[in-house]
Amino acid sequence: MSKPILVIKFGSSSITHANGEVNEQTLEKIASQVAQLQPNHHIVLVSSGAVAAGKSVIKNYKGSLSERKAAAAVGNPILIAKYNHYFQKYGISIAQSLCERHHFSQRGQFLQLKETYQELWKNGVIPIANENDVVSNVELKFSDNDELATLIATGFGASKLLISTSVGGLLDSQGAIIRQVKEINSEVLSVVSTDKSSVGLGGMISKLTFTRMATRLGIKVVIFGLDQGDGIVDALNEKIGTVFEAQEASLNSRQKWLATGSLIRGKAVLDKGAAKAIAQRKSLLSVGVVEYLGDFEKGEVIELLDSQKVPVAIARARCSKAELQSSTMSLEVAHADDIVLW
Ligand SMILES: Nc1ncnc2c1ncn2[C@@H]1O[C@H](COP(=O)(O)OP(=O)(O)O)[C@@H](O)[C@H]1O
Ligand SMILES: N[C@@H](CCC(=O)OP(=O)(O)O)C(=O)O
Repeated sequence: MSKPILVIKFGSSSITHANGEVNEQTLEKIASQVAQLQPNHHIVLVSSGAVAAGKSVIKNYKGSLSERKAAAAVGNPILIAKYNHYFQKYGISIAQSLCERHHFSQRGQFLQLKETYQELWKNGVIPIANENDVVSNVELKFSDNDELATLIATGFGASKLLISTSVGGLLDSQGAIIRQVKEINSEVLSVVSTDKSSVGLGGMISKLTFTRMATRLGIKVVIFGLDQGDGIVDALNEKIGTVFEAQEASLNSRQKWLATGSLIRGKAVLDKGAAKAIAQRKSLLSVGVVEYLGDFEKGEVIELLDSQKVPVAIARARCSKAELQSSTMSLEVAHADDIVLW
């Protein structure tokens, strides 16, 4: 039987010091714990930290997009060399995998990535993924590596996604770690503020956004602190951090790809009747659309918003925005099979 797939994400604030230097003690800990888990798992590490590791070389660094891209180009080899150093101690080779959005939005490209990882695992090598910041512009960027880790975990059908945080887990209003979350609802979201660490991009809001996506697609997620107990090993055994239970997912792999890997081009705001219809698994007709936002062509992926502009689904458009707006008849905006509800 093939081994379960485990995706583990490390944020910048978890693996670098405040001045951006890589925290070598943490990397040593990661290598020793991952080495314990490797015999029984196919592991993918998703590591941030390239920008933090390279920014001291960029003069008067202020964090603009071009400075971040340059810092990442400098920091990537520094970071990966450190990982290599610590994993070599355990006789494990690591590989670098720099990802861009189209590697996920184009299914053919994703299948290439999958084949490469499978070859690496066959050879006992652990892939370390990061966003390819060097060429990522604003439109194409992942929102952060929490998203990249989620796309990898769902695309590979991981048994668990572990996300490290500098604060040990999801904290309640008293600052205590919430040990278990059955469903990420508004009550859970209400304990999260927009605070984030000085080097991280996403903070806890982003972690919860993508944790919600992963759990809805059937993957259990643990948000944990590397400095607690045996960090990764304890998180896998659900002894530390916050455990987010997986929901029952009945999506096929194409629908999962629609829900996660696609590049959203435009949006459609629905009236109440249309929102109800798609909730009952019916196709979406243009008569129920109040407004289109952004531009999209036939076959592209759009987000469906309810009348309060809250995202309720993702869908593949049957017609372009231009066709939909110019037609005097009600057209099918998206077929029921191409709509994935949130
Ligand atoms: N309820 C909450 N529980 C935990 N962290 C929270 C909460 N609300 C806001 N935060 C903030 O989210 C951040 C956690 O993300 P962190 O691990 O630092 O980021 P990254 O992985 O992006 O480097 C912290 O700065 C923390 O203060
Ligand atoms: N790709 C960037 C990090 C982006 C990011 O998601 O950061 P974080 O919020 O710390 O996980 C880097 O390597 O610096």
